[in-house]
Amino acid sequence: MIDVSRKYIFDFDSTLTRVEALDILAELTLKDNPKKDEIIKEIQKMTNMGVDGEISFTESLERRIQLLQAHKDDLEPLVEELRQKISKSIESNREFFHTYSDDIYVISGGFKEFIDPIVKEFDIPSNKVYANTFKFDEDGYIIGFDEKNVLAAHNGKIECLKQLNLEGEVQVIGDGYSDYVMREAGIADKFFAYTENVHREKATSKADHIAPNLDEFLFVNDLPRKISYPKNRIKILLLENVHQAAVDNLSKDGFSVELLKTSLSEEELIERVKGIHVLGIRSKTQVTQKVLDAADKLLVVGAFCIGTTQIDLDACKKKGVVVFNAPYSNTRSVVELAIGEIIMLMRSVFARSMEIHSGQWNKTAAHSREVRGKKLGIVGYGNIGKQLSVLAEAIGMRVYYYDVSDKLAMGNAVKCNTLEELLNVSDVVTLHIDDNKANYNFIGEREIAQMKDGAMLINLSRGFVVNIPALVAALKSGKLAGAAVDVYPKEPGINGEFVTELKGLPNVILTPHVGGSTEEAQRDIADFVPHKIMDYINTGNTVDAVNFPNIRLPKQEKGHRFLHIHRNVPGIMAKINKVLASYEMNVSGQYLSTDNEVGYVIIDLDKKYNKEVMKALKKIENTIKFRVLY
Ligand SMILES: NC(=O)c1ccc[n+]([C@@H]2O[C@H](COP(=O)([O-])OP(=O)(O)OC[C@H]3O[C@@H](n4cnc5c(N)ncnc54)[C@H](O)[C@@H]3O)[C@@H](O)[C@H]2O)c1
Ligand SMILES: O=C(O)CC[C@@H](O)C(=O)O
Repeated sequence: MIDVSRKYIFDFDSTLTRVEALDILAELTLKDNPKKDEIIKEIQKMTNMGVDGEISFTESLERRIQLLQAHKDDLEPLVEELRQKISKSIESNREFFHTYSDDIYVISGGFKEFIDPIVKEFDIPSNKVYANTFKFDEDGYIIGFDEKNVLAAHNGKIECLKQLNLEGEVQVIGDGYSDYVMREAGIADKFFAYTENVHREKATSKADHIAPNLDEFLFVNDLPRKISYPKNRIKILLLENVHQAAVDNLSKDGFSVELLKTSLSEEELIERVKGIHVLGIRSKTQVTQKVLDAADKLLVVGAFCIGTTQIDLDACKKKGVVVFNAPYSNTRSVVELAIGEIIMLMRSVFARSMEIHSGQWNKTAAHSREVRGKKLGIVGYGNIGKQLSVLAEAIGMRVYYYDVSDKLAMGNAVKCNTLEELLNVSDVVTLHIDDNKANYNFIGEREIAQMKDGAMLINLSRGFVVNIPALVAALKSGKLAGAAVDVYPKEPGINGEFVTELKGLPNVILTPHVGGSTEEAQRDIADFVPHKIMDYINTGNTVDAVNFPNIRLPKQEKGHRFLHIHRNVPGIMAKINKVLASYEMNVSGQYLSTDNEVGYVIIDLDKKYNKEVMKALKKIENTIKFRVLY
């Protein structure tokens, strides 16, 4: 906590509020004016030029007031609007304003008529608000401002602060160059460029510190705050060109996000993962033990896909790193591709297309069959398998399925008790088993021999599931009449060179692992995974985590939350509770979830706590990670 006497000078427009009040006033007064948009643009231009010091502030004010055509009666609705537009992190840290009200001042080029009623609610009385005042005519129209007020003059904030003659360290928090000038003039000790609502290069380039929100300002000053660690300090690295919406979702919540188009090799990732709190990947990036060893800050890995075998889930768990994926977002996309490929293979469409591309008109019905009435064998009757089953029946196919787990048949699908039974009967076999390593070479020479002569094989699951030389041999010998392959034992990075023995074979459709690559799926994943990540970071919830005990709890509005991840050894909860008791903690809720290896406990407290307790909790033997949320 601070031991120096400090005074905090806040700007109003675009700092305490998300907006410029005069812009909002213009929206109100000009709502029926046909030239409204034009005039508002002009007002905004004047505001920016004044804030950035490109024209004198007095001139900017004069021009805006002329354009506004406002009346006294417009001020009440304006205040009402501004109440709804308090900056997010200012709103959530009201406590700071109440506690430090003696040390807080507002110095603004705006107007007391609308600033006073807003900041009063933050315990800043009118006598601590230094701002301009309007001049009205007899009919109540705003015709100007008090020119004698120092704040109406260019760089008036300097003079205003000088006259205040404050003692102690003076810190200025504002979005504009007109706030910085107090620091430049040497009467403020620090200038925090406040960028929660607007980023002004002229201010940020001069700032002692950039504060993307009030949490950051409070953190840097070690002042009490709503969240213990500002979100802008949480670094997120997204790889493999995940959808831009993921970046937008996470940035909007205040995190610092970087997006790379490609995957990274193990060595590259080891370098880049240092200091990263959240890593987002797709199927290509390998999150290995070595990567995790280098990940000094990692809290979460988000797989922006279904598969998670590219991640060492166990090592993540041991390190207290929670992994989320998107188990359903691309299901439909894979199913639609499978349906398309079944039809294309049965009709030899690719062969006909290749011929005509090379100028050959081969109008033939040979090797071209309808799918209606044909038998489709679905191996792996999970999310994809089941949905495919429904769609395939809808186009008249007879569906057979095989799964290692007992699965309920959809529609009229027929369950096979063995893989062999399914292979024996199917005209088309399509693989949708999961990506566990036990499925390595699941379909090889023996299984292909069990398939009908002239059958087709589709693999949209994982590359290692099919033995490629065996498939190539079967296609060359005519045992199989066609195949569609989307996944390969070894896949290159984006635009990387790729060679496969399947290349050039007739009636073979090859695609570069795009089963789940549709705009719809990627957009959906970009919502699903970030929301899981944000939920974990913001509240501690682990629902749907792939490798972690699940807890779902609502956010506590008043109180504090501790998260403790530990090895699940006997007696550890007793130790945690002993520490809590020894610090006389007021525990309002405690929720524990465990699996064989780790325990995850969320502790809610409804009173202030002694910060020493955090050190004591971290020190408990077998603690993996400890975090305070708020
Ligand atoms: N090509 C792509 O772009 C793409 C897109 C999405 C998913 N996938 C892959 O598709 C596969 C299926 O996805 P899902 O969402 O349906 O998964 P899922 O977990 O819902 O279903 C997989 C099913 O396979 C069964 N299974 C596992 N091993 C088996 C075996 N040896 N024999 C029989 N059944 C077995 C499981 O019991 C489960 O029911 C996964 O491997 C996934 O990675 C690929
Ligand atoms: O889009 C990807 O990178 C992977 C798609 C798919 O294999 C998955 O696991 O969801």
